[in-house]
Amino acid sequence: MSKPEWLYGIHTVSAVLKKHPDRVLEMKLQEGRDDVRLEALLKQVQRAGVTCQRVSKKAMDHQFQDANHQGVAARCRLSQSWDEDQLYTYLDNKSGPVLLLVLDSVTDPHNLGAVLRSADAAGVDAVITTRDKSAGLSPVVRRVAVGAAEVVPFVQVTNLARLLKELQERRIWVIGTELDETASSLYSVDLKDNIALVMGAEGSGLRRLTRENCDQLVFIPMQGDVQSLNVSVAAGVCLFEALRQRL
Ligand SMILES: C[S@@+](CC[C@H](N)C(=O)[O-])C[C@H]1O[C@@H](n2cnc3c(N)ncnc32)[C@H](O)[C@@H]1O
Repeated sequence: MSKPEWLYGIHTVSAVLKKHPDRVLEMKLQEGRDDVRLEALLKQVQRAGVTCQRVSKKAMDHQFQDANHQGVAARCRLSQSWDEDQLYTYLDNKSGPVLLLVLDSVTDPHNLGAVLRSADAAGVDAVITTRDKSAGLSPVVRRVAVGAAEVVPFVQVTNLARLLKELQERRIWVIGTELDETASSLYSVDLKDNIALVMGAEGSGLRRLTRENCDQLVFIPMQGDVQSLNVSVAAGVCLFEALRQRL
């Protein structure tokens, strides 16, 4: 666990309280705010037994300058990324179909934050990326992810090709996403069983070795003139198609 830091905003604080109340050390709630979401949060705080201080708007604004704190802040031990072994332990103990999202060298923190947010919403088991030449869990990523970075397991691996092989040995079907002639339409593929969806980098897409280690390639049918979707948008489309099939 890292040094505790203040997180703020209703969704962010609520997500941590719900999934990891043990990580929340103390809270601040703005007094006099008539907001049903804050009342619901207060109940969560009380259930979790976390010390909560009521403070003025002025004090909140002073402490969390320039931040849209929405009247709530929590001092938390932040999540840390997992290594390969932690992922394999998780997978070996997981019952039910696995849904993994693999990012092949996605570097933009806004994209990673948006991907984590969608991944949480779609019930992804873990988001996996490369340790080098990829965005990690920075303050920008945590802010854009509005709490999802604290609750979705984030795995950093040294060798993505080896990771994909390990997933295949665990009977996880590895699906690369790419606009390629050999790819199948996303909407014609069965996404209900154990799968890992692999997304490429913003500029260059999937690396050759990553592509070669995929069991299958899929594309998202598009109309119009642009060549491709933003990677976080493409990840959202693929994840929610998987979720649709699983519901
Ligand atoms: C901005 S795109 C990369 C474009 C890059 N020029 C290429 O050749 O792939 C980033 C990633 O989003 C995903 N993506 C974007 N549009 C897609 C589509 N229509 N079908 C499948 N994947 C797509 C792919 O994983 C791609 O690698």
